[in-house]
Amino acid sequence: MDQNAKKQAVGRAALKYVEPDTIIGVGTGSTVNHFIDALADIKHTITGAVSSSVASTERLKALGIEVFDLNSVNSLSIYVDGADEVTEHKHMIKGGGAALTQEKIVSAVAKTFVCIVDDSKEVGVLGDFPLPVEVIPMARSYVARELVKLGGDPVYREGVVTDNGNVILDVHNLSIVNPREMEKTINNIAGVVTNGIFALRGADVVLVATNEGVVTR
Ligand SMILES: O=C[C@H](O)[C@H](O)[C@H](O)COP(=O)(O)O
Repeated sequence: MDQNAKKQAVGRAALKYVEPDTIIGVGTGSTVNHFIDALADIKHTITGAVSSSVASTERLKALGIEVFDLNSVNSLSIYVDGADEVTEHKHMIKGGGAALTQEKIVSAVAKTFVCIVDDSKEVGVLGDFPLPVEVIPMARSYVARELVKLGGDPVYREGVVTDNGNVILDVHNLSIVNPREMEKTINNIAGVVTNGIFALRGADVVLVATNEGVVTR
């Protein structure tokens, strides 16, 4: 099975976590796009969605799914999103598509985080995928110097402006042996909006598409 077919399979598999008459949180990326497309089949059973990006909002609306402002919603039953890396502890690196901050906010509101990936995303230790860090533009050089002190090699993602008007530094060669501590340490640097480690609030369920079908971790 090729990677796109795996993404499609795992996107559809997440439908079983969607409860009727609820508002669901929706992430961003190529895997979630398959979930959104599958969601269209059951759109009349849900109240609507809260989205984590302009791109996902547009896709949801195009399929006739109502998109709510997070400030008008008290709780979300589930949040469904992909990841760039995920461990057996359900810790993740996210933000390859620059949507990490809104993803972290929307997922924080949800009772259950359902992570959907193909098996290429499973890793023993986080960090082979360069860690995305969203930064206030004026702080870019300062934050980069601080990230070097942590042992990383930050690279400015040229030409990318996030949905929040900020920039992204992708941190290579970072040894993330303790994801929860690293998540806190990087978030404490002045000028960092958030970083792409999702460990303080990891996933609750990880669905992985393999050649043998979708398995639940
Ligand atoms: O900012 C983007 C998100 O964190 C995505 O969920 C992540 O990059 C995975 O995307 P994809 O499903 O396209 O591999």
